[in-house]
Amino acid sequence: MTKRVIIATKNRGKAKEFQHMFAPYGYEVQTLLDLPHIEDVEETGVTFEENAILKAETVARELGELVIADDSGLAIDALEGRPGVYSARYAGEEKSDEANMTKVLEELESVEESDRTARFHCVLAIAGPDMETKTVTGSCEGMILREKRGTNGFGYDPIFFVPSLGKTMAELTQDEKSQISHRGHALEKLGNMISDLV
Ligand SMILES: O=P(O)(O)OP(=O)(O)OP(=O)(O)OC[C@H]1O[C@@H](n2cnc3c(O)ncnc32)[C@H](O)[C@@H]1O
Ligand SMILES: [Mg+2]
Repeated sequence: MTKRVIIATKNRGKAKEFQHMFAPYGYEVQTLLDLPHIEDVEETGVTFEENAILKAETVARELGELVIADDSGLAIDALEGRPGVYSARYAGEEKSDEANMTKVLEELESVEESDRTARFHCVLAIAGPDMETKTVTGSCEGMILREKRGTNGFGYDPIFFVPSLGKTMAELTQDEKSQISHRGHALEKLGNMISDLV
C-alpha cells in the first residue's frame, strides 16, 4: 500500500517538488490543492519557524492527521534580509512571481555584483495528534542576477544564481534542485523522523 503524506501548502511549485522528493520512498503526497475544503491559513508569524508551525498545526488539527508544512523565502543581504518572510507577497497580495522578481531587480539596480549575495531559507514543521511539533531547517546560498534565466522551478528561481553549479535555480532539473536546495536540505533532516511516524 502506498503511504500518504499531507503537505499543508497551496503553492503548486512546492507541491510538485514534494511529490518528486517523496516518490522514491513510496509516499504519495497530498497537498491543500487536493483538499480544497481546507482554508488558507493566515501567516501571522514574523519568522519562517512561526509560520511553518502555524500552518502545520492548524491543518493537523482540522484533519486529525500528521501534517508537514513548509515556510520558506529569499533573504537578500543588500536589502537587509528582505523579502524574507514576506517573499510570497513582496509585490502585493496577488502573490505574483513575475511582479516579485521585477521588484527585487529594481531594488538591486544600483547594487554591484559582489554585493548581490542572498540565500533561500526553508523551515519544515511536522505536527499531528499525540505528538510534539518538530521543525527542521535548510538553506541555500546564491547571488541575485540582473535578469531572469531559465524556466524550471517557481518563485524567485530564475534570478537566483547558484555559483557552485554555474546555473540559476530555474536552469536546474528537479533532481538537481532537490540536491542543493533549502527544501531538499530540510527534508533530508526530516527523513528519519517521517519514516518513524507515517
Ligand atoms: O504558504 P504556502 O501555501 O505553502 O505557499 P506560499 O507560496 O505562500 O509559501 P510561503 O508562505 O512559504 O512563501 C514562500 C515564498 O518564497 C519563495 N520561495 C520559496 N521557496 C522557493 C524556491 O524553492 N524557489 C523560488 N522561490 C521560492 C516563493 O516566492 C514563495 O511564494
Ligand atoms: Mg504562504
